Amino acid sequence: MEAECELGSEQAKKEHEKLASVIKENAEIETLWQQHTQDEAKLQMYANAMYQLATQHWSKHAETRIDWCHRIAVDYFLYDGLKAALEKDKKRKYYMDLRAQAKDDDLKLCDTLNVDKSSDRVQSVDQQVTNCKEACCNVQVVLPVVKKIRLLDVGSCYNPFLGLEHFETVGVDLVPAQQTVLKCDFLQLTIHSLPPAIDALTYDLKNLASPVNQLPKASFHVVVFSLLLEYFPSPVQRWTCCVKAAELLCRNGLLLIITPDSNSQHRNAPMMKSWRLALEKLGFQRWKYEKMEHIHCIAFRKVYEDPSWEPLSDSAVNQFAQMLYIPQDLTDACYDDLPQENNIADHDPHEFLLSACELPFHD
Ligand SMILES: C[S@@+](CC[C@H](N)C(=O)[O-])C[C@H]1O[C@@H](n2cnc3c(N)ncnc32)[C@H](O)[C@@H]1O
Repeated sequence: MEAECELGSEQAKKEHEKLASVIKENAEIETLWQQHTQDEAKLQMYANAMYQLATQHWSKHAETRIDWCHRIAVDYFLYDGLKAALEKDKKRKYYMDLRAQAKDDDLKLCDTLNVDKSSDRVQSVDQQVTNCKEACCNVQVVLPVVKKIRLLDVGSCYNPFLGLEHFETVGVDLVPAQQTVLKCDFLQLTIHSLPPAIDALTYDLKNLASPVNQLPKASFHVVVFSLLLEYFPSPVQRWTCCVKAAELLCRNGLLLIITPDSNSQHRNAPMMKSWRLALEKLGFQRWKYEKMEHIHCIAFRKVYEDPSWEPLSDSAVNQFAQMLYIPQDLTDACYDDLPQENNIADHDPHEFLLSACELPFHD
């Protein structure tokens, strides 16, 4: 099994090297991605290597990324998490209403004193009030009582959430490593609205079959991106995934993101902050964050009903998408450029695929 794993890792590494060198020659990422997704044999090899690593190596941790997602979703939906979040929203709204009231009084005072209302101070209070009112506009909403937490695992590979207590899961992947995972290119997925009479959260997921090309809006409580976003060579692809997650989640639903990082917590803090700001643009609020060994685990709450509340221009999309950067976007280093001691692939497939899954198109 170990040898099979190392062989898979070795093949994956060669493929990444090849792609990295083409990227160095300025090839179009979109074209490369298309070629990549059409190479079934290579993808199947990758899926199998991932499956072996995830089940043989990564499962040795006391709490795995899958356990973390399970714990967070159960705490949030079945214990006090969501209630606490809503109460916090309510307090914030109360506070902001007080501020708004104070601001009205301020303006009245400005009128009396004949102060210029366009002054920076007045404008900044105004802006803050608007921002916070927007953030709090959905505080009254509570999820309908559910029997099971409906979870969509994107880039599922081997359906690790299947059979976990309290969940009704759908695992989708470009190339499933297990039969229970449905084939789906999430980037191409269409999201449709159901007739108003049908509740998306009771829509029958059991009828789904491969390939999954469309799913109803607001039909999941949880969407999981575990080691998925860094698979994509372009930040726009990462942004597209997050937009789709926002559409698929019901209000107050959770987007759980696991992203690899073998550095200490603070080293990539600016990147994590940048991701948080990008997701806020899509109507998410960060709910939980934990740095575990080799990974960041982040839970975002969907606080807006509809992410399309403010249509964005292409240039704005591009600008926000850049906020979902990964370290490999910022470097043009290739395997050959790395110091020998950094080339850990030969020694530890666990370490290697942690970097390999970050780097399908980079160094
Ligand atoms: C690094 S693996 C992570 C597997 C699993 N989620 C885990 O945590 O072990 C990334 C997975 O994302 C899948 N993937 C990549 N692009 C995808 C897409 N556009 N749609 C669906 N799955 C995709 C890959 O096939 C691969 O199985």
